[in-house]
Amino acid sequence: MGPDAHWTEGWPLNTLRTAPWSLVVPLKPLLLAKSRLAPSAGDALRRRLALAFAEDTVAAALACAAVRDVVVVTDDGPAGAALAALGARIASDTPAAGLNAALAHGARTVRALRPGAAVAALNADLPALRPTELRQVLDYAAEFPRAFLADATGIGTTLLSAAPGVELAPFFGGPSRARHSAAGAREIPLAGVDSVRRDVDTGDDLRAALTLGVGPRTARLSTAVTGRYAAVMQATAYTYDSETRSGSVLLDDGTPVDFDATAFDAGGLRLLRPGQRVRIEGEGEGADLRITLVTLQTF
Ligand SMILES: Nc1nc2c(ncn2[C@@H]2O[C@H](COP(=O)(O)OP(=O)(O)OP(=O)(O)O)[C@@H](O)[C@H]2O)c(=O)[nH]1
Ligand SMILES: C=C(OP(=O)(O)O)C(=O)O
Repeated sequence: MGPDAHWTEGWPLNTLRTAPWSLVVPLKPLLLAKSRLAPSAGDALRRRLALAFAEDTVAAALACAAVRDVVVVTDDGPAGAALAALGARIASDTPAAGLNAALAHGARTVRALRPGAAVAALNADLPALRPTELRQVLDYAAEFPRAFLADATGIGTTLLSAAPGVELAPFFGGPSRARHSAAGAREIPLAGVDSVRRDVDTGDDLRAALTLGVGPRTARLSTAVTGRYAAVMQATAYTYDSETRSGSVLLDDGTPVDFDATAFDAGGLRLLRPGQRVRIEGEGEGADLRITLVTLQTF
């Protein structure tokens, strides 16, 4: 049993009130959150996943020995209540001016109570977050006035820190790794902190997070998710009508299955030629299989 032994039951709360870091976690209203997950998860599951990610992120953060408290900046009432129940403080998104304004407001909220706090912004979409890896990142960050950790794609940022007395000055959104670097924050070069880098925006990101191992709330929902993904399979394009953007594929057992324009558009292709190998995603099994996505098979 290692330090992460409580994985499946949920993390034990860190009760060390002398820990140095206060974290600020921003969360959009669930109605809007994680929009890039909608094509692969569907709308209802997308919202539940957005909350589960935030809960697993906040629970892991609160279990980290370097973290004293977590402030979640959100205007979502039910999400705020669920995260408060885990031990987070909730601040409303009073600036209502986007992610960076929300983070700056969260940092001010922390320092209104504890002026000498070291503050770090942490995305709410890190369902694989492990307290021990977060601690490594924060310990490294503690050596610099401002520091940041690039996300798994190397384009964005999952954590930005500011030492006591230093403004957070967040530039999240899009290519924020380059922006944080240009703004003078020190990039944290640590290897072995994949769980802190693994933000989940798309279905592929979710699969990558499931491979790392997610927290219990995301894991519970992943039955539904893996149920959806269980129908990921290979097939061969059989017919395609460019007028209607619909057609059919042959499964590898020779069964023909139709797909509609929504499934074709979900795969992002412009054209499909009979005989091409494709990857399909669907719901249901056997005669009930409904294809939700068709794309080219790439290895
Ligand atoms: N409080 C607050 N949080 C925000 C706001 N915009 C984004 N966030 C949060 O900031 C983090 C990164 O946000 P985005 O990648 O822009 O949005 P997302 O909901 O994760 O995903 P998409 O809808 O697919 O862009 C997530 O934790 C969001 O919930 C905002 O205006 N206010
Ligand atoms: C907001 C950011 O994250 P995402 O990849 O979720 O857009 C970011 O990386 O700055």
